[in-house]
Amino acid sequence: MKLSALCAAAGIAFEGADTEGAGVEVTGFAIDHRKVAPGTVFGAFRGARFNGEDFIGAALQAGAAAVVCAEDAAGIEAFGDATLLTGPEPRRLFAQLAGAFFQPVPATLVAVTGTNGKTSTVELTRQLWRMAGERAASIGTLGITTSDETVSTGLTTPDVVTFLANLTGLAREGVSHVAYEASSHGLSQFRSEGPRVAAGAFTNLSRDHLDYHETMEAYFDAKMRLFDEVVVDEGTAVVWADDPWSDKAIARAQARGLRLFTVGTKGEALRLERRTPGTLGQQLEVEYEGRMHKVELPLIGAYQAANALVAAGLVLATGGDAARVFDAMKRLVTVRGRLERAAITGAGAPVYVDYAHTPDALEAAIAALRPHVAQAGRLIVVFGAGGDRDTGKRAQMGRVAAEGAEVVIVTDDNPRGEEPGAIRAMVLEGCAGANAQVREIGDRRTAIGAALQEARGGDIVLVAGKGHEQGQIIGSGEGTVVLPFDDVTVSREMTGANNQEH
Ligand SMILES: CC(=O)N[C@H]1[C@@H](OP(=O)(O)OP(=O)(O)OC[C@H]2O[C@@H](n3ccc(=O)[nH]c3=O)[C@H](O)[C@@H]2O)O[C@H](CO)[C@@H](O)[C@@H]1O[C@H](C)C(=O)N[C@@H](C)C(=O)N[C@H](CCC(=O)O)C(=O)O
Ligand SMILES: Nc1ncnc2c1ncn2[C@@H]1O[C@H](COP(=O)(O)OP(=O)(O)OP(=O)(O)O)[C@@H](O)[C@H]1O
Ligand SMILES: N[C@H](CCC[C@H](N)C(=O)O)C(=O)O
Ligand SMILES: [Mg+2]
Repeated sequence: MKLSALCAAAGIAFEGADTEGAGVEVTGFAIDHRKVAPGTVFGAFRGARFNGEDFIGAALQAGAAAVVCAEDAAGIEAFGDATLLTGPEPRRLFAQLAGAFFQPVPATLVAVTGTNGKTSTVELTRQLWRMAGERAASIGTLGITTSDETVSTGLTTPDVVTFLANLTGLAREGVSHVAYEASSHGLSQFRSEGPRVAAGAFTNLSRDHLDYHETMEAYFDAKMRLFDEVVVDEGTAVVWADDPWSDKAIARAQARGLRLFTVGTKGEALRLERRTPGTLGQQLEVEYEGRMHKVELPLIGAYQAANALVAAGLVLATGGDAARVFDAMKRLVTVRGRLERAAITGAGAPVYVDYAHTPDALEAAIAALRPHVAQAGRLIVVFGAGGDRDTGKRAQMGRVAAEGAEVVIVTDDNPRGEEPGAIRAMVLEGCAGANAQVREIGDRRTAIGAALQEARGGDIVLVAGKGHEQGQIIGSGEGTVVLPFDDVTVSREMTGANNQEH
């Protein structure tokens, strides 16, 4: 496609319509100059570690057809002959242009934002669509998931080129429905702009990523770009109504004029009237369009009910049939690493692996398991906190665990560039003063082994923080190593080891 035609398709005014640049055939898009080939449109952005503008010269030398950058990009005068597309928000401009290039895309696209529950909700949405006979995929922390496979991208919301290229790939394979995770980083960096997003969902907001956003208000604002700008004009905002931030999210959706679809005990579109926990699942009674529906959800915990209902909301809001959706909820399967039952110890205690890595998530995971602990039993929690991430959440996680569990073992998560002992000390500070028995065991495998050894019949072990992750990240920059590590596998191995010792 010619550059001028691409600009026209994206609705971008192109000033050099009669110049040589207009006739150039665009072959691809890149945000990393090392991926530029002849005909590529290069996006030069100011980032956290580099200024992409420093690579404009190299990109042009490699044959870039055009460069998208800020009006005052470093050294811009020197590139007078090149085709430069500038604007106040170059990342948005780039996404619009790339959105016109990467075609076709799946017809129905929905996005989920919120501190916790994005991965679960997009995956449950994919499952509901699939059970309704649609070709569906989800994109998020777990990677790109279709009925056949999951391919990892390394980020929750992939970079804009990876995102759009994959959407086109999925559409070519026949996928018509996609649910993706819109992380706050992704939203603030315009990583998923371009295609039409029919509906957006907000799950909840609580402390995380303050290293990047600094204040809760800025963090919320980053998430609300989903309702302010990403969802199409006539689109729907699905909002979990029971969170302290829900009313603010509702107000944002209303200010934009989106159709509102609220879900939860305070929800008006899909109202949760009653939730009855069972041994391996729970029964939900929900009201939708004036009718009551009984749903046997085969997942435990209030938080999983919330995510499943938001997923149902997204499917209903994009034309799903209500009877089919409520029936399909019976057959939802556990999302990898989210309250996943990994093993049962020799003494009969179940071991759950969960991706809780924020105070709110840890509280939700503990609350989910509490009804399943025997009366005289104990909840044993093994967890740590990631390095090079929000430090303020660590003590809060410690407090939540020590207040909610009987035994707490503080261990390492992904230490990254930090000294692991210092991270554990910050978590342990939060544990002080509570009644729980608290121990510190740095090595994660040893810590899991100790928890399994400790557990008696009637107890439950929760291994939190890493969920589906397949490695432990140690070090930073060039010196980073990722040691193979999977909480589920290690729990199984240590169960076997402990059984042999008995
Ligand atoms: C803080 C952050 O979000 N960083 C991401 C972001 O980097 P950035 O825009 O700041 O880029 P930068 O590295 O400073 O470089 C600036 C620009 O120069 C370009 N460049 C750079 C070097 C070079 O030689 N040539 C070149 O062209 C880069 O491609 C980039 O466009 O864009 C990069 C390219 O897509 C990402 O790899 C990088 O993710 C880093 C590795 C990361 O760890 N991100 C995490 C925090 C993240 O995004 N997490 C969220 C949230 C997870 C959650 O919900 O909990 C996620 O969506 O995964
Ligand atoms: N609706 C919810 N309310 C509170 N906590 C939740 C909720 N959903 C999930 N959690 C907790 O958060 C953890 C992560 O869930 P999930 O992966 O679905 O969230 P996420 O938003 O995708 O996280 P990330 O930001 O890492 O991508 C779960 O393992 C659980 O402990
Ligand atoms: N997407 C989240 C994942 C955190 C998972 C936890 N295991 C950690 O390493 O902190 C982040 O990058 O903050
Ligand atoms: Mg996620």
